[in-house]
Amino acid sequence: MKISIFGAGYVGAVSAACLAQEGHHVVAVDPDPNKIRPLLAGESPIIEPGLPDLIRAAVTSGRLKATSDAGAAIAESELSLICVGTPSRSDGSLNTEYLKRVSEEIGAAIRTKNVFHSIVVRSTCLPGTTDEIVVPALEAASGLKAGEGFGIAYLPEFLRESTAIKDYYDPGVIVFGYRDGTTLERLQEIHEHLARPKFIVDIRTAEGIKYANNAWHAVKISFSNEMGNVLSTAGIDSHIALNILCSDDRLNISRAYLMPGFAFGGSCLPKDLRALISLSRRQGTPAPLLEATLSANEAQINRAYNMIVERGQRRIGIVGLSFKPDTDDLRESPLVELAERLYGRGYELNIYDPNIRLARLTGANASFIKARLPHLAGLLKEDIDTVISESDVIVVGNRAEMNGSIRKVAPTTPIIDLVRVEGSRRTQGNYHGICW
Ligand SMILES: NC(=O)C1=CN([C@@H]2O[C@H](COP(=O)(O)OP(=O)(O)OC[C@H]3O[C@@H](n4cnc5c(N)ncnc54)[C@H](O)[C@@H]3O)[C@@H](O)[C@H]2O)C=CC1
Ligand SMILES: O=C(O)[C@H]1O[C@H](OP(=O)(O)OP(=O)(O)OC[C@H]2O[C@@H](n3ccc(=O)[nH]c3=O)[C@H](O)[C@@H]2O)[C@H](O)[C@@H](O)[C@@H]1O
Repeated sequence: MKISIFGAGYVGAVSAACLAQEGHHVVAVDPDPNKIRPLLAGESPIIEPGLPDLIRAAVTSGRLKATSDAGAAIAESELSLICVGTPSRSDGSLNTEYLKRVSEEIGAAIRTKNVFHSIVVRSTCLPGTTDEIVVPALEAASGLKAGEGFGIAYLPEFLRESTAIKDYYDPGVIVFGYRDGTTLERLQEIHEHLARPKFIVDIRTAEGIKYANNAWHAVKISFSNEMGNVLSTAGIDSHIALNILCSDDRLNISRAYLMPGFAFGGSCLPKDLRALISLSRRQGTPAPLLEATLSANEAQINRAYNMIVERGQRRIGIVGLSFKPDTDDLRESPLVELAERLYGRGYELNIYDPNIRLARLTGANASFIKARLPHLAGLLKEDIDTVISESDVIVVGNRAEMNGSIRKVAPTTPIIDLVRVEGSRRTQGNYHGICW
């Protein structure tokens, strides 16, 4: 199939590469030259395991192209996926301006097209957004009617950064939010080979499922962190306790998102919770559990901060800065928040993250750091050994990186472990786990 993908960020770039790998002809569209330039050169615009190889192969085969020209991309495709950002507004509500703009651009481009074009929203958006924002913008710009002159669908994306390619092939569930038969058939064809449960629902339901999914992850994390804090202070290893909880087959719960640790972050869980809370307030359907999930998350950052401050030492080494290992995504990283608080209080920081090394950063991320975190840029070290040797306390936020290096930390240097590193000296006096 000929597919255009609007938005070549974390979701768009992965979808583009995987669809091209599957044999589809894909064109990625993005106004940001930091996304298009690497794609044109056969390189990945983001750090994501396995993605560089897929993109190189797809571009070399001629099945993946990139452009900032929406009209040209629509002309050479029959189905478009919308993968633009849907960030929070300052009041926590959903910002749909990118969705509206891209819908206007696609609408203008399909106006003169003779072939039935399908438009599929993948961006996370609140129930009703496709009907109330996307469809009216497409109809106004195209002069066509949804379901008759063009196709429309909502296809929630469930990938997790750092395992995005694996998740593309094993998404847990596949949900088609459907309105017209042609678009549904096209989506079924694209997903035919994926052996996961497939559900056909209306668009509004599909939009809602995505929020339920992310809210569930967040609730599980805040629950397990809170249990961890309470149990560990009572002298209990909370990982052992929660592992046994998960072994109770009458409860039938998975261990995913249930091991106590640090706060959740990233570009989705916090902003999707905020959007859901803003919907609940607007509708007059209170959601105190969701609100508490966010406060509990904030409390976990406070807990880490207080543990560091109570040490009394001033040179703090932080291992890990992105919101989870194996990604360069710094959006809403709780480690960034922690580092900023310490920096604001005059602590001397040394930070290492294998994916956030200024010398190797891609254009998009270098710009993000310069624009949003210029004060942290100068604190980033190129190797972990410098952080270990130049700090009085080590704060571990990235398990993968610390696993190999934990033994290099002098036995007298305190370790504040936010993620429970394997092989750590949990029994030693200088080791402080956040909640186990
Ligand atoms: N990052 C993730 O792991 C996941 C994200 N999502 C959702 O997918 C959506 C996209 O997320 P990300 O990929 O993380 O965002 P992102 O910020 O990495 O990428 C969005 C891209 O859209 C581009 N864009 C903006 N306006 C455009 C236009 N008019 N035409 C073409 N491109 C345009 C931007 O330049 C940017 O490169 C969001 O709604 C998010 O909630 C869903 C599942 C997973
Ligand atoms: O809508 C989205 O954008 C995506 O949001 C999350 O994916 P992502 O944010 O990429 O990564 P996760 O692995 O879910 O991690 C989110 C946060 O939870 C934390 N986490 C994750 C897992 C866990 O067991 N414990 C835990 O604290 C991570 O450290 C991170 O801060 C969801 O897991 C995806 O299903 C969803 O598609």
